[in-house]
Amino acid sequence: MGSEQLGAAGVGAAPEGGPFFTLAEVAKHNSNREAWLVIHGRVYDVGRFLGEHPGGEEVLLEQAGRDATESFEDVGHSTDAKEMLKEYLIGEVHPCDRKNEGSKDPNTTSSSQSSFWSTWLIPIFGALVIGLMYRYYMLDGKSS
Ligand code: HEM
Repeated sequence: MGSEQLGAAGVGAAPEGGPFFTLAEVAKHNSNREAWLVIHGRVYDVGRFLGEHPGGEEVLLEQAGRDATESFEDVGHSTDAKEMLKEYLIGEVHPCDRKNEGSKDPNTTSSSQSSFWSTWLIPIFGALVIGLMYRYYMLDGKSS
């Protein structure tokens, strides 16, 4: 499964824009031999790591075929562990599926920022219009 090639390429083998996998494809690989998981939008084949994982193979198999970002982060893995991830990297989650991942993605910060502005700008603008109309009618009433 191209793992030899990745091994030879070494630690810097992050395939930028590399092979993309849909979440459905990842989900198919949840057996003892081929356990794929998604961490931070990247796809890892941890099949050959199962027996070596200090946290045991069970937890990995539990997450196999799924997005394991939350469980991986919850454990508070060391920087060494995060470095090790690169050895098992096989590709990235297809951009179409990444949107579905939703709220955890840093991309959503910009959209939540824009919704922040729309939720505040609309009432502020409305208040301004009401204020101006009020002034206009009050002055109008006084002058006549
Ligand atoms: C390719 C992915 C992973 C790698 C490379 C990895 C690596 C490691 C390493 C090196 C450790 C030793 C402690 C440390 O250095 O932080 C560890 C511990 C552990 N890992 Fe993972 N891990 C992976 C995925 C996961 C996942 C998905 C879970 C899901 C719950 C998990 C749960 C644990 C647990 C429970 C421990 C034991 C923590 C402890 O004894 O304090 N790991 N892992």
